[in-house]
Amino acid sequence: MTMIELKDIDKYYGHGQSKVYALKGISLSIEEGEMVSIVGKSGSGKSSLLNIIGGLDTPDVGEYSFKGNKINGLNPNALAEFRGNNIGFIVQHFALIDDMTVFDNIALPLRYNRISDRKLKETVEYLLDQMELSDKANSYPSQLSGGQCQRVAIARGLACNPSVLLADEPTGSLDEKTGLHILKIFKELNNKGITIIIVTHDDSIADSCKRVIRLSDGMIISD
Ligand SMILES: Nc1ncnc2c1ncn2[C@@H]1O[C@H](COP(=O)(O)OP(=O)(O)OP(=O)(O)O)[C@@H](O)[C@H]1O
Repeated sequence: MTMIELKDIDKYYGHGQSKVYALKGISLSIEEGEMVSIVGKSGSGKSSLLNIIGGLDTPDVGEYSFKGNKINGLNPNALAEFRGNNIGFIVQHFALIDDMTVFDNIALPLRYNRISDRKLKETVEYLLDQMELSDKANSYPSQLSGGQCQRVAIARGLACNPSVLLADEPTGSLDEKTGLHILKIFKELNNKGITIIIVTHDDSIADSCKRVIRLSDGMIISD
Protein backbone atom coordinates (compact mmCIF):
# COMPACT_ATOMS: atom_id res chain seq x y z
CA MET A 1 0.00 0.00 0.00
CA THR A 2 1.30 3.47 -0.83
CA MET A 3 1.80 5.35 2.38
CA ILE A 4 3.41 8.60 1.28
CA GLU A 5 2.82 10.26 -2.06
CA LEU A 6 4.35 13.60 -3.01
CA LYS A 7 3.50 15.23 -6.34
CA ASP A 8 5.47 18.18 -7.76
CA ILE A 9 6.34 19.66 -4.38
CA ASP A 10 8.04 23.05 -4.14
CA LYS A 11 9.14 24.63 -0.88
CA TYR A 12 10.74 28.05 -0.77
CA TYR A 13 11.76 30.61 1.79
CA GLY A 14 11.61 34.37 1.40
CA HIS A 15 10.12 36.39 -1.44
CA GLY A 16 11.15 38.21 -4.59
CA GLN A 17 14.91 38.59 -5.05
CA SER A 18 15.65 36.79 -1.79
CA LYS A 19 13.49 33.77 -2.64
CA VAL A 20 15.40 30.52 -1.93
CA TYR A 21 14.09 27.18 -3.14
CA ALA A 22 14.58 24.41 -0.56
CA LEU A 23 12.67 21.88 -2.72
CA LYS A 24 11.86 22.00 -6.43
CA GLY A 25 9.45 19.65 -8.22
CA ILE A 26 9.78 16.75 -5.80
CA SER A 27 7.66 13.70 -6.69
CA LEU A 28 8.03 10.39 -4.89
CA SER A 29 6.04 7.63 -3.29
CA ILE A 30 6.96 5.45 -0.34
CA GLU A 31 5.22 2.14 0.32
CA GLU A 32 4.21 0.85 3.73
CA GLY A 33 7.12 -1.06 5.33
CA GLU A 34 9.95 0.56 3.37
CA MET A 35 13.20 1.68 4.95
CA VAL A 36 14.48 4.66 3.01
CA SER A 37 17.40 6.99 3.47
CA ILE A 38 17.56 10.55 2.20
CA VAL A 39 21.07 11.78 1.44
CA GLY A 40 22.64 14.88 -0.09
CA LYS A 41 24.97 17.75 0.70
CA SER A 42 24.28 20.32 3.40
CA GLY A 43 21.53 22.64 2.16
CA SER A 44 20.22 20.19 -0.46
CA GLY A 45 16.76 20.12 1.14
CA LYS A 46 16.79 16.93 3.23
CA SER A 47 15.33 18.42 6.40
CA SER A 48 12.77 20.43 4.43
CA LEU A 49 11.58 17.21 2.78
CA LEU A 50 11.43 15.34 6.09
CA ASN A 51 9.50 18.19 7.71
CA ILE A 52 6.90 18.12 4.95
CA ILE A 53 6.52 14.33 5.14
CA GLY A 54 6.10 14.63 8.92
CA GLY A 55 3.53 17.40 8.69
CA LEU A 56 5.76 19.86 10.57
CA ASP A 57 5.78 22.10 7.54
CA THR A 58 3.61 22.45 4.45
CA PRO A 59 4.65 22.66 0.79
CA ASP A 60 4.16 25.93 -1.13
CA VAL A 61 3.26 24.08 -4.32
CA GLY A 62 2.18 20.49 -5.00
CA GLU A 63 0.25 17.73 -3.30
CA TYR A 64 0.97 15.46 -0.37
CA SER A 65 -1.19 12.42 0.35
CA PHE A 66 -0.77 10.03 3.26
CA LYS A 67 -2.54 6.66 2.88
CA GLY A 68 -4.67 8.31 0.22
CA ASN A 69 -5.67 11.30 2.36
CA LYS A 70 -4.68 14.77 1.30
CA ILE A 71 -2.36 16.43 3.85
CA ASN A 72 -1.52 19.74 2.20
CA GLY A 73 -4.22 22.26 2.99
CA LEU A 74 -4.99 20.85 6.43
CA ASN A 75 -5.33 23.48 9.15
CA PRO A 76 -2.76 23.48 11.99
CA ASN A 77 -5.00 21.48 14.34
CA ALA A 78 -5.72 18.82 11.74
CA LEU A 79 -2.02 18.69 10.90
CA ALA A 80 -1.15 18.17 14.57
CA GLU A 81 -3.70 15.37 14.74
CA PHE A 82 -2.18 13.79 11.61
CA ARG A 83 1.28 13.88 13.26
CA GLY A 84 0.02 12.48 16.55
CA ASN A 85 -1.76 9.57 14.88
CA ASN A 86 0.88 8.60 12.36
CA ILE A 87 4.35 10.03 12.78
CA GLY A 88 7.20 9.42 15.20
CA PHE A 89 10.07 11.91 15.11
CA ILE A 90 13.67 11.45 16.09
CA VAL A 91 15.39 14.78 15.73
CA GLN A 92 19.06 15.75 15.59
CA HIS A 93 20.93 15.83 18.93
CA PHE A 94 18.15 13.87 20.66
CA ALA A 95 16.29 16.96 22.00
CA LEU A 96 15.64 15.37 25.37
CA ILE A 97 14.43 17.50 28.25
CA ASP A 98 17.30 17.75 30.73
CA ASP A 99 15.31 18.19 33.91
CA MET A 100 13.00 15.27 33.21
CA THR A 101 13.83 11.64 33.92
CA VAL A 102 14.15 9.10 31.14
CA PHE A 103 10.69 7.80 32.06
CA ASP A 104 9.12 11.26 31.79
CA ASN A 105 10.91 12.08 28.54
CA ILE A 106 9.44 8.96 26.95
CA ALA A 107 6.03 9.64 28.50
CA LEU A 108 5.86 13.18 27.14
CA PRO A 109 3.96 12.49 23.89
CA LEU A 110 1.61 10.17 25.76
CA ARG A 111 0.72 12.89 28.28
CA TYR A 112 -0.31 15.15 25.39
CA ASN A 113 -2.73 12.42 24.34
CA ARG A 114 -4.23 12.25 27.85
CA ILE A 115 -4.16 8.49 28.13
CA SER A 116 -4.77 6.80 31.50
CA ASP A 117 -1.90 6.59 34.04
CA ARG A 118 -2.02 2.81 33.95
CA LYS A 119 -1.75 2.61 30.15
CA LEU A 120 0.97 5.28 30.17
CA LYS A 121 3.08 3.34 32.68
CA GLU A 122 2.55 0.11 30.77
CA THR A 123 3.61 1.69 27.45
CA VAL A 124 6.69 3.46 28.84
CA GLU A 125 7.83 0.30 30.65
CA TYR A 126 7.43 -1.70 27.45
CA LEU A 127 9.51 0.85 25.49
CA LEU A 128 12.18 1.00 28.22
CA ASP A 129 12.46 -2.76 28.03
CA GLN A 130 12.56 -2.76 24.22
CA MET A 131 15.38 -0.18 24.21
CA GLU A 132 17.23 -1.95 27.07
CA LEU A 133 16.88 1.06 29.32
CA SER A 134 14.77 -0.35 32.16
CA ASP A 135 17.52 0.33 34.72
CA LYS A 136 17.72 3.98 33.58
CA ALA A 137 14.06 4.92 34.04
CA ASN A 138 14.83 7.34 36.87
CA SER A 139 18.08 8.72 35.46
CA TYR A 140 18.41 12.13 33.85
CA PRO A 141 19.76 12.63 30.29
CA SER A 142 23.04 14.13 31.63
CA GLN A 143 23.72 10.80 33.35
CA LEU A 144 23.49 8.81 30.08
CA SER A 145 25.84 8.04 27.20
CA GLY A 146 25.11 9.33 23.69
CA GLY A 147 23.80 5.95 22.57
CA GLN A 148 21.53 5.71 25.61
CA CYS A 149 20.19 9.23 24.94
CA GLN A 150 19.46 8.24 21.36
CA ARG A 151 17.60 5.13 22.55
CA VAL A 152 15.50 7.33 24.84
CA ALA A 153 14.76 9.56 21.84
CA ILE A 154 13.76 6.51 19.77
CA ALA A 155 11.52 5.24 22.59
CA ARG A 156 9.86 8.67 22.77
CA GLY A 157 9.41 8.63 18.96
CA LEU A 158 7.68 5.26 19.27
CA ALA A 159 5.47 6.17 22.22
CA CYS A 160 2.33 6.91 20.22
CA ASN A 161 2.73 3.78 18.10
CA PRO A 162 3.41 5.58 14.81
CA SER A 163 3.21 3.89 11.42
CA VAL A 164 6.15 5.99 10.18
CA LEU A 165 9.34 6.87 12.00
CA LEU A 166 11.25 9.90 10.70
CA ALA A 167 14.83 10.36 11.83
CA ASP A 168 17.03 13.38 11.09
CA GLU A 169 20.73 12.45 11.38
CA PRO A 170 20.09 9.84 14.10
CA THR A 171 23.74 8.81 14.32
CA GLY A 172 25.24 12.25 13.72
CA SER A 173 26.45 12.73 17.28
CA LEU A 174 27.40 9.11 17.99
CA ASP A 175 30.63 7.16 17.58
CA GLU A 176 30.70 4.45 14.91
CA LYS A 177 29.98 1.47 17.16
CA THR A 178 27.05 3.18 18.89
CA GLY A 179 25.77 4.31 15.50
CA LEU A 180 25.74 0.70 14.29
CA HIS A 181 23.75 -0.33 17.37
CA ILE A 182 21.17 2.37 16.61
CA LEU A 183 21.05 1.19 13.00
CA LYS A 184 20.36 -2.35 14.22
CA ILE A 185 17.43 -1.04 16.29
CA PHE A 186 16.01 0.72 13.22
CA LYS A 187 16.28 -2.50 11.20
CA GLU A 188 14.48 -4.47 13.90
CA LEU A 189 11.69 -1.89 14.04
CA ASN A 190 11.43 -1.98 10.25
CA ASN A 191 11.20 -5.79 10.37
CA LYS A 192 8.21 -5.36 12.68
CA GLY A 193 6.52 -3.34 9.94
CA ILE A 194 7.27 0.30 10.79
CA THR A 195 8.08 2.45 7.77
CA ILE A 196 11.35 4.28 8.40
CA ILE A 197 12.78 7.35 6.69
CA ILE A 198 16.26 8.47 7.72
CA VAL A 199 18.07 11.64 6.72
CA THR A 200 21.77 10.88 6.99
CA HIS A 201 25.34 11.78 6.06
CA ASP A 202 26.40 8.35 7.26
CA ASP A 203 27.25 5.95 4.42
CA SER A 204 26.83 2.85 6.57
CA ILE A 205 23.20 3.83 7.22
CA ALA A 206 22.50 4.68 3.60
CA ASP A 207 24.14 1.42 2.44
CA SER A 208 21.90 -0.64 4.67
CA CYS A 209 18.68 0.90 3.35
CA LYS A 210 17.24 -0.80 0.27
CA ARG A 211 16.34 2.57 -1.09
CA VAL A 212 18.42 5.74 -1.13
CA ILE A 213 16.95 9.04 -2.31
CA ARG A 214 19.66 11.54 -3.20
CA LEU A 215 18.91 15.27 -3.25
CA SER A 216 20.88 18.07 -4.83
CA ASP A 217 19.74 21.71 -4.86
CA GLY A 218 16.23 20.72 -3.78
CA MET A 219 15.79 18.13 -6.53
CA ILE A 220 15.93 14.33 -6.58
CA ILE A 221 19.01 13.31 -8.58
CA SER A 222 18.73 9.58 -7.92
CA ASP A 223 16.26 7.22 -6.28
N1 LIG B 1 13.70 28.67 7.80
C1 LIG B 1 14.43 28.91 6.70
N2 LIG B 1 14.54 30.17 6.21
C2 LIG B 1 15.26 30.43 5.10
N3 LIG B 1 15.90 29.48 4.38
C3 LIG B 1 15.82 28.21 4.81
C4 LIG B 1 15.09 27.86 6.00
N4 LIG B 1 15.21 26.51 6.17
C5 LIG B 1 15.96 26.06 5.16
N5 LIG B 1 16.33 27.08 4.34
C6 LIG B 1 17.15 26.94 3.10
O1 LIG B 1 16.61 25.89 2.32
C7 LIG B 1 17.63 25.07 1.78
C8 LIG B 1 17.46 23.63 2.21
O2 LIG B 1 17.65 23.53 3.62
P1 LIG B 1 17.52 22.15 4.42
O3 LIG B 1 17.68 22.46 5.87
O4 LIG B 1 16.31 21.44 4.01
O5 LIG B 1 18.82 21.36 3.89
P2 LIG B 1 19.52 20.06 4.47
O6 LIG B 1 19.88 19.23 3.28
O7 LIG B 1 18.67 19.43 5.50
O8 LIG B 1 20.85 20.65 5.12
P3 LIG B 1 21.73 20.09 6.38
O9 LIG B 1 22.32 18.78 5.94
O10 LIG B 1 22.78 21.15 6.53
O11 LIG B 1 20.84 19.98 7.56
C9 LIG B 1 18.95 25.70 2.23
O12 LIG B 1 19.40 26.55 1.19
C10 LIG B 1 18.57 26.53 3.44
O13 LIG B 1 19.43 27.63 3.58
